[in-house]
Amino acid sequence: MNLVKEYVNKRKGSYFISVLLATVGVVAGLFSYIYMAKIIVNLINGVSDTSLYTSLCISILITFVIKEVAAGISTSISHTATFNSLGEIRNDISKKLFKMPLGDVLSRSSGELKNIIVEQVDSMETSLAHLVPEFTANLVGPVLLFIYMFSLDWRLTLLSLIPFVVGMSIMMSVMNAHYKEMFGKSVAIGQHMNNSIVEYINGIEVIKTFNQSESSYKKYADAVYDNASFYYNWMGESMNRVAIGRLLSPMGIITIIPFGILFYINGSIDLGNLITLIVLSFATVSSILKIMNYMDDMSRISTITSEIGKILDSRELENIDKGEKIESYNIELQDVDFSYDGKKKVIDNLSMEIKESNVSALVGPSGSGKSTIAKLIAGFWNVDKGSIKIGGVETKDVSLENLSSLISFVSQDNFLFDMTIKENIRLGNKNASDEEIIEVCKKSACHDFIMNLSNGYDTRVGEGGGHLSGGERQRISIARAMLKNAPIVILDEATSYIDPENEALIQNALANLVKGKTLIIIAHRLKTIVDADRIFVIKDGKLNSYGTHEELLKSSELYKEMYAANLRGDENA
Ligand SMILES: Nc1ncnc2c1ncn2[C@@H]1O[C@H](COP(=O)(O)OP(=O)(O)OP(=O)(O)O)[C@@H](O)[C@H]1O
Repeated sequence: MNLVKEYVNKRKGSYFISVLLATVGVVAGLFSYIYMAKIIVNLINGVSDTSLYTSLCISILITFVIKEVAAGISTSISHTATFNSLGEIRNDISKKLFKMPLGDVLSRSSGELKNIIVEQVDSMETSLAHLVPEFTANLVGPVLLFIYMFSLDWRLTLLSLIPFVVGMSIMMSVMNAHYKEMFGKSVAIGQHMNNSIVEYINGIEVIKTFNQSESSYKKYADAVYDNASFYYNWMGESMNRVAIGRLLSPMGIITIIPFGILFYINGSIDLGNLITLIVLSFATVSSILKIMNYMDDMSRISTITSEIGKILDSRELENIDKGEKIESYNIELQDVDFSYDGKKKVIDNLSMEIKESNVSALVGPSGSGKSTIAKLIAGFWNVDKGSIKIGGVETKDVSLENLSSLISFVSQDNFLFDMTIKENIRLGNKNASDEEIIEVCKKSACHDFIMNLSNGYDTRVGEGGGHLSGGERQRISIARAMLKNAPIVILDEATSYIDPENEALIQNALANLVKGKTLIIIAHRLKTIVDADRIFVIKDGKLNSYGTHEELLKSSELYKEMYAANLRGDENA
């Protein structure tokens, strides 16, 4: 709940007005009961003053109008404030994801994150918008009423509180028992169900290809069944007590009437006060019921916020707000260790120097750690040991923004957003003109295929760029990187999907992209990197050897084998 308080506090003013208006509404509502009691008492006493009844009726009408208007305005203010608070929570989660090490984000499934950011946050809206003003108002209202009732007859007032105390204790026994634990489980089961459907939809192609629809559907259906049966058992276990608690709590009336009659008979209370107390104890019923609903909401919100809190409090990359500036682009890795899971070293005591304005290539068997090295240089993760320096400055001392402005990272699966082609390319440089976009598209051999699309540059690419072929997506990514015009370019298998027809065009485009820049290429097809100034051969996360192509053919068995295998592959192709 601390997290909620933090966000609610930022909109103290709005919530204060909302609480104030809600309290005015509740108190006005209670006044209508006091006027009603007055009418009944006067009628019983045989008063026939019509102007008195008229003014009491008008008072009831006025209190009714005040109640509705104040409640309406209060709710709309708190909804607006809550929408803004939840918007801010979502924004903060998104910003946090950007600051977290990439691995920590990826270790959570997309279904889990979507569930927290969209569904869980959304499910708090109505409860939170009503909770803040109405819980307070419905607490303050009855308290004021009980004080008034106490002044009329303290004995009956205390007696009327007995069912409330008993009912609440029964309810609390359900809440306290293991509500938090059970709600936590319900979130986990809900997330598992979400993940199953996301996986089922994302994997539908593979499922169909391998004719696995029955077993994959079963996995999803089981998750749905588990979710339903969990709620069924949970509700079955607690509903009886909740129902008894809800029934008893507002039943002050069952103690006030018999004891009231007793007190009236022995002459210790007059009829007017007795009737007023009976009517007023009715008035507390709806407030008490509302408070009970909010108690349920409070436990739910507290569990959701603890989930959100875990994300917001998780570790961040070290270089978030660092202010060092990079002026030159020599890249040095010194004794670097890195592991994704904290156990298996993927990079092991690696030292290497990538010279400024040179073309450097990383080669090595699959899984040897080439992409990991590139991602460490780009600052996606912090190293576990050792250092990475660019231009003599440790990358962890440079802000992420600054670092990412210096590096263009083009990989084989660069993500495209479900926006137009133009918007996707403009991510490289938000100030680029349409002409500049067309220019880079011509250079990266995109222009012709884009012009053949139904809406040209304004064609939407679909989720993840799904409406385009792998090669088309890759060329768009290259265009986007060209537009960024960063001094360091990392190409991680960047041309792997490109067909031979376009390869020459793309190679030219890449030559344009990287002219005079510090270039790091990761390639499986070694013939594309034979001209590199320096080739680093990586094996098991260690530097096996380095040199030019000619030097390595002489000095590195591994490189020689890989090159020979590549040549054989090309001949067989
Ligand atoms: N996000 C990740 N989480 C956990 N392990 C990972 C992750 N990414 C890569 N790995 C593991 O780290 C090791 C190095 O992977 P990396 O992708 O750097 O190798 P690579 O040399 O680029 O491979 P390839 O040539 O096949 O692309 C592999 O064992 C891989 O399984």
